[in-house]
Amino acid sequence: MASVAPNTNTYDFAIDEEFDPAKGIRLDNLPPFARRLRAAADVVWEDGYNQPFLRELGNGTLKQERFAFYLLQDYRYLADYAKVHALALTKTRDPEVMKFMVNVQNSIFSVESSVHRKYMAGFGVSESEMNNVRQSAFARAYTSDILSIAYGGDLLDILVAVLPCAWVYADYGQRLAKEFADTLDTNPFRTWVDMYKTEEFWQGSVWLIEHIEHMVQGLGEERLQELEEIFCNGVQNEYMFWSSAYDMQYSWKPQWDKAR
Ligand SMILES: Cc1ncc(CO)c(N)n1
Repeated sequence: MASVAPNTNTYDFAIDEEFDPAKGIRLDNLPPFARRLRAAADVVWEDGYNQPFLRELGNGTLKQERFAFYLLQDYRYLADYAKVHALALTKTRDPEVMKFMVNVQNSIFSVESSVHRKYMAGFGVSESEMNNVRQSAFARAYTSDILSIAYGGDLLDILVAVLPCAWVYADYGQRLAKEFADTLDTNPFRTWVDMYKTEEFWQGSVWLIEHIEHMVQGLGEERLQELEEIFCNGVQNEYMFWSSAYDMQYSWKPQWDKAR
C-alpha cells in the first residue's frame, strides 16, 4: 500500500450544536434525528473516509485496477439501487415522494452511471463486460440488504436505508474536494470527486433527512433504534464496498477467489 498521510483535519460535524432551521440542513447543521444517526455511525464514518481507497483516490495514487474493480461493482450496484427507489415509489401515494424516487432513478441512469461508462471506456472495458461482471460477495451482501428492506419494509425503512448511500458520498466528495484542492486538477479521479462534491448531489440527502425527520415525529424508542440500526449497517456496507474493491476481493475469503 502506498503510504498516504492520514487526514488529521477536525471535521465540522458538531454533535453538540443546536439545529438552526433558519440556516437550512447542512453537513454542519443537522436536525435532531439525523444528528443521532450520524453520531451513531461516527466511528465507521470516519474510518471510511480515512481508508486507503479514499486517501489514494484523493491524492490521485489509487491503482487503476482497484478503481476499475470498484466502478464495475458500482455500476451493477447502481442498477439495484435504482430498483430500491422504484420499490419505494410503490409504498406511497404522496406525489412529492413519488417524484423524488423517479428523479433519483433518472439521475442514476443519465448522470451517475455515465461517469462509470466514460471511465470504463477509457480503461478499455466494453459495455457488455460491464453488464456481465461477477458480483463480489460484499457488493451482493449490500444490495441484498437494501433490496430486502425495499421489498419487505415501509417507506421510512427505505428512506433510512438509502440515506447512507447519498450522505456518505456527498460528505466524502465535499471533503476530498477541499482536502486535495491543490492537486485535483491533475487527479485522474477528478470527475468522480466532481460528481459527488456538488450542492446538487447533497440536496438529495437534504430531501431524505427532511422527510425522515418529519416521519419519525411521535415514534417510540424501539422503532427509532431499528432505524438507527438500518442506517449504521448502511454506513458499514459503504465502508466494505470500498475496502473490498481496494483488495479486489470477490469472495468472503481471498483464497476462495481462486477456487472459482
Ligand atoms: C455503493 C454506492 N453507494 C452510494 C453511491 C452514491 O450514489 C454509489 N454510487 N455507490
